[in-house]
Amino acid sequence: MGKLILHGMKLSPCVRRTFAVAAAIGVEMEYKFVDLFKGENRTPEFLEINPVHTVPILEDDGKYIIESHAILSYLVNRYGKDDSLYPKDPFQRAMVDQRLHFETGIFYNRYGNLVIRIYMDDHPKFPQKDINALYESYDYLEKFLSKQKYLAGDYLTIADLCCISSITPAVLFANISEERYPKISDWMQRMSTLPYYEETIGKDNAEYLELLKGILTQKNGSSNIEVY
Ligand SMILES: N[C@@H](CCC(=O)N[C@@H](CS)C(=O)NCC(=O)O)C(=O)O
Repeated sequence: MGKLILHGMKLSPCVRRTFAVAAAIGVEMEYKFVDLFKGENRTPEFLEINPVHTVPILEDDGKYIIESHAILSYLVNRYGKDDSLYPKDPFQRAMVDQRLHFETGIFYNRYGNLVIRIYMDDHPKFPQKDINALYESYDYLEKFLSKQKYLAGDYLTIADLCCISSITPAVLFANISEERYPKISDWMQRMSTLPYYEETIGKDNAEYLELLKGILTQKNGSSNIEVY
C-alpha cells in the first residue's frame, strides 16, 4: 500500500467525512493542509489537479481523486477489509449511493446556501425560505430513518459517515430537537459513540461552529442567526 495523502482543511465537513471513513477501515492518511482562506485551492498547481478548486482531494500513489463521495467509496473499495461500509450487493449499494447523492444534491446544497452567507455577506442574514428548505431536508432524513437504524439499512455505511459530517454544522441554522426529529436525534446520538467520532468529526465540527459564530459576531455583533 502506497502513501495516502488527504489534501484539505479539517474545518470542511467534506474533509472530515474522509477521515471518518479512513478511521473506520483502519487506514492512515497523511493530512496535507490546504488553507482555503488564503486561496491555496486556487493556485495553478492546485487547479491543475482539481479545476473545481474544492477540497478534499485524495492522493494515492501519484493518482488524485477529487469529490468526497468518490473518495469515500474508493477508500472502502480499495482498502476496506470487507464491503460492509459500501456493500457490493447491487441493491444495497444503490441504497448507499442514493443517500450519497441526496447529501450532495439536496442536503449540502441547502446547507451551503446558508453557510456561504456567513463568509460572503457584510451583514449575514438568512432567508426564512432557505431555513425551511433545510428543515424539509431533515424531514426526508427522518423518513429515511423511520424503519431502519442507519441511513441505508440496519448497518453503518459510508452514507452515515458522509451525512453526519454535514448535519452536525447544519444545526447552527436549524435545530434538531428530539420531539420533532426523534429518529435523527437517536441516529446522531449513536453516531457520536463511534470510537473514532470525536477525533474525526466531533472535535473539528465544534471548532468549525465556533469559527462560524466568531465571524457572525464580528460582522453582526452577535452570533444569533438573523432570519428575514
Ligand atoms: N461535493 C464536493 C464539495 C466540496 C466543497 O464544496 N468543498 C468546499 C469546502 S467544504 C471547498 O473546497 N470550497 C472552496 C471552493 O469552492 O473554492 C465534495 O463533496 O467534495
